[in-house]
Amino acid sequence: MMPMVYTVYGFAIFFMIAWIVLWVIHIMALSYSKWKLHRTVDRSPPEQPYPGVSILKPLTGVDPNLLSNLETFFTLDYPTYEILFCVESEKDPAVMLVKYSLLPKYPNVDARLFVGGMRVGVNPKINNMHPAYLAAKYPLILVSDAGIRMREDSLLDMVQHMREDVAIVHQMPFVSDAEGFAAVYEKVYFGTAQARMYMGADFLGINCHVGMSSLVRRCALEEAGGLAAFADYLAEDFFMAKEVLARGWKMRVASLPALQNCGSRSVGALQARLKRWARLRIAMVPTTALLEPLSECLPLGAGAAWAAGQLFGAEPLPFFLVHVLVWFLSDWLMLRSVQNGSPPFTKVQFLVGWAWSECCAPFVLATALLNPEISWRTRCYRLDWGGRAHELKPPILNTQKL
Ligand SMILES: CCCCCCCC/C=C\CCCCCCCC(=O)N[C@@H](CO[C@@H]1OC[C@@H](O)[C@H](O)[C@H]1O)[C@H](O)/C=C/CCCCCCCCCCCCC
Ligand SMILES: O=c1ccn([C@@H]2O[C@H](COP(=O)(O)OP(=O)(O)O)[C@@H](O)[C@H]2O)c(=O)[nH]1
Repeated sequence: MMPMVYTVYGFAIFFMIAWIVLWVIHIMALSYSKWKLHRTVDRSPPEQPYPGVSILKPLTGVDPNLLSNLETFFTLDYPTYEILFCVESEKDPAVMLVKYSLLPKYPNVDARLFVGGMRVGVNPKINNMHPAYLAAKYPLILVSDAGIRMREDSLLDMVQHMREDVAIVHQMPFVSDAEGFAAVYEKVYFGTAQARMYMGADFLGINCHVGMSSLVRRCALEEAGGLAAFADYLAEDFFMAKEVLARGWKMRVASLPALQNCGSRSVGALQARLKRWARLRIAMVPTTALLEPLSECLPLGAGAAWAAGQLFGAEPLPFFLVHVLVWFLSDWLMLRSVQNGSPPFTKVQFLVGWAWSECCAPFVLATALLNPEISWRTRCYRLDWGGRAHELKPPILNTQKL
């Protein structure tokens, strides 16, 4: 009987500790985001001229927002930069868009197109960017995914965080304003659950480098083996930061969050993306499979409510409901901080988006755990523990009758 009692108390204490830790993370992440994000960018002339930046833009296909997103790179308020567009296939419609719409429209901006990529490993984004990386002429490299939109001062903000001892400045993933439920879900997810863990991790010095908009010091990347050294991982961002930090460099989060603005938003596409990312995180750092459910409102609340009943004789249901209510209010404050004001939807829409996001989160994680394969754009992969990826060949259709 005694071992049973100890086991129950052991679990209850575990949930209570996780619950307290999460509330500390809430407070820490909220305070840190208020201090860190949306600072005014210093536009006074610098003592030393700003270094040149080579912007790598890996493109795959065209969506309705691509042209206007890419145009924001031509109007950056930054003295010296080049834009290197990368497209893997010459049949990709992005080639036409860059060649015939963008380059002729901005003849005074230093921009080039690289078609064909270079196979240096499994990661298709690295393969796509590699020729441009080799041709880049400036000491700072900005890797910027296709769906990213820039404010005029975004690059200046990032460069201002690149102090002498810093090798990576990354933008926290967030999204631009858009219409529809998928956009609300996206904004709520990136502005609450992900922002909390991202800000918390950065505050604690945990590697949380997300490579969708990341400025890298080229010499530090070269020290770590160059871009090609990370081509066997799909989460090249995480491993790049790990190697660069291991060499004594520092990493900083920029003050302006990354504005993802993909033109084909849908609930299914966001969930597929979150599943893919969760699989990557689980393969890279397997403890996340245990820690992440504990960082979510509903599973943690259920565990903590049960634990409070066991340890203190509290009523589990009221405990759970108060937990959810306070978490919801704290998430509203977090979203306002990341958005730098009110989000572009009503509080009722926030409630619906938040409830949907929190209810789906455990299922997204569970399906990521149960399905070992990853599909990314046109290809499928399997991951080893540790994060190395293998591409799965598309099934060969057997037309021969047996
Ligand atoms: C008691 C409870 C504790 C809870 C602990 C939770 C653990 C999570 C801690 C930090 C995580 C923050 C990370 C947020 C980013 C998530 C997004 C993501 O997964 N992105 C991956 C994929 O990105 C794309 O990949 C393809 C690339 O080409 C694109 O450009 C990318 O955008 C990305 O690879 C992930 C990077 C960071 C992963 C961090 C994992 C750290 C886990 C540490 C766990 C330690 C727990 C410490 C507890 C405080
Ligand atoms: O086969 C691929 C898949 C992706 N990408 C590029 O990698 C970046 C990130 O892709 P995606 O948005 O699909 O990744 P996510 O942010 O969802 O992880 C984008 O610029 C894509 O154009 C690429 O060049 N080739």
